[in-house]
Amino acid sequence: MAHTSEDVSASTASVAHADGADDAVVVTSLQYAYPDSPPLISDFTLRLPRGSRCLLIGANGAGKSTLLQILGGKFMVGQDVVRILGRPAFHDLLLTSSGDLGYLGAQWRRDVGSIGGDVPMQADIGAGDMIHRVEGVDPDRRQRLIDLLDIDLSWRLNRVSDGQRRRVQICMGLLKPYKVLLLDEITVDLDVVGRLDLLDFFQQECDARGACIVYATHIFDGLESWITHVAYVENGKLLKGGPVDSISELQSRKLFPTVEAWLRKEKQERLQRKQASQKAPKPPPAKTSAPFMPSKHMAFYRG
Ligand SMILES: Nc1ncnc2c1ncn2[C@@H]1O[C@H](COP(=O)(O)OP(=O)(O)OP(=O)(O)O)[C@@H](O)[C@H]1O
Repeated sequence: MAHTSEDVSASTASVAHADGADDAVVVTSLQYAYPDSPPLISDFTLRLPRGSRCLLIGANGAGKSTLLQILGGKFMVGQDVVRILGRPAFHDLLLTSSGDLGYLGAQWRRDVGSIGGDVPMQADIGAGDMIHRVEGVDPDRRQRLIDLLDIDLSWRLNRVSDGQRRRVQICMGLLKPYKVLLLDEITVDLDVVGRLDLLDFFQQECDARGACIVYATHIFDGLESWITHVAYVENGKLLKGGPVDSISELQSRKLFPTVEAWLRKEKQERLQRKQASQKAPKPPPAKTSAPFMPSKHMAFYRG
């Protein structure tokens, strides 16, 4: 069973912060459907304190990317439904423009350096030019990221490997210090050392600055001791959620076999449902289809 927001907050003591929000992420009874599509996310409640690192787990199509985009303020939901640092994710434009809320995800991967303006990531431009064009960056932080990601500033972005290009893109996405960071499978192209060093960097950011990270990934290497919270989503529902030490299966078994068991059970049940529905007699075709009615949580996309 999913923890309620009360369960989770009771087990994670938070300290008061200057901006008045004790929690980094609070989602309350979120419902969501894409236009012209059936409901995807239903009754989703989750609370993440400052300093937490939450692994967002789920099978393909479970709704992880959608959730991250909602948390990132890209889809319109009610003002009280998704609060980031105590502010409404979609309605408070300052959250993202100030850099307090960062999102490195699918949209970001396809397009451009998110902070670097309108330069395509495959243009004939130097990595150094790209990274240095971002204004208002602490030079020590910039150098630390360049070293951490092992970036050669003379790389031309149209002549590097996918992993090298991704390093430059990640560097640009992290130049400004965020308070909440949403990561959607951004480390797939990185080699083992690059990925582990980046995880270390994130951990330091959470421990030192109280940053909160929500990370959706199918790659679990190095995550066992990295995560503080888990959110396991099946078909848009939170099946298990909260601090790692509140998830009973994770006390007796390691992360990977636990998640494998969850997903295998889910797949088995999905197959059984499919077989049962194939055997069931088909209902007569409907005479008319219901008109499309937008709900109050329906999507309005901010790219
Ligand atoms: N723009 C869209 N319009 C309608 N349906 C969508 C849209 N984007 C995603 N979906 C549907 O929403 C469901 C959840 O997709 P989502 O990308 O959030 O899943 P995911 O858990 O991130 O999957 P994966 O692990 O494969 O990345 C899928 O069934 C998908 O087809």
